[in-house]
Amino acid sequence: MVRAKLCGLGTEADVHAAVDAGADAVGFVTDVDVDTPREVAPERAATLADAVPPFVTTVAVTIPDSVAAAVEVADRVHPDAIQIHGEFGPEDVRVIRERAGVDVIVALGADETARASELEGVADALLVDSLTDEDAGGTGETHDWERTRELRESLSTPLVLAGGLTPENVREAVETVDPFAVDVASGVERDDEPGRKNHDALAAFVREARAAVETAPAAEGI
Ligand SMILES: O=C(O)c1ccccc1NCC(=O)[C@H](O)[C@H](O)COP(=O)(O)O
Repeated sequence: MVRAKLCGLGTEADVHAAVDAGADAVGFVTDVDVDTPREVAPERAATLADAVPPFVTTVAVTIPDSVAAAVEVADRVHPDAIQIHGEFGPEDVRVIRERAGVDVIVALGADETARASELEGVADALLVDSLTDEDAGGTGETHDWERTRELRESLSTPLVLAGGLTPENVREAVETVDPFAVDVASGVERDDEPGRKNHDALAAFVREARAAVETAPAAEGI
């Protein structure tokens, strides 16, 4: 069953709606040096994350300018996992994971297949996204899902598919890529208030993702 991360939450109401929609993970964008309607201060992210019930993974999403900055975000937000954007290598990820004591998800551009291989077995998950030149997400742009499926087939590290997903296209995306999880931010937002989530769209996204016909054979023996 594909998992769903609902990202860029900024209010208690949106957090509750994401949990009610069945999110497996919720993301809080914080300490990013780009213009986005989804950013919240680390302390706000910590308050929102603290409101999330058990069995829903909290993710601090950030563009740190150093390993130390990544660890600091984790120390301030207290998430279950941190999602880092930027040019971090395997040793950086190891150090962040050890010092922060949280899972580390590395965001990669859809064309960064070499980096994916380097991070194989080091990152806890690889989030393959349509990123900007500043390594930012939230673009609302899709990428070549066939290529990402090929990447997923080459990896044992869980692959999270992101970039331009919506309730309307997520089923096709899951059936094409067969990712460990899908992730969405702008594709489930209100038209009249960027950054605020459309609660019906949150529920539809999770429902459509889970309705996808799974292509991978069920794990044997468990
Ligand atoms: O969402 C943002 O505005 C953002 C800004 C800077 C760094 C990361 C950001 N989002 C990261 C995410 O995990 C998004 O959910 C992902 O990029 C997908 O976004 P979208 O294409 O809008 O669904």
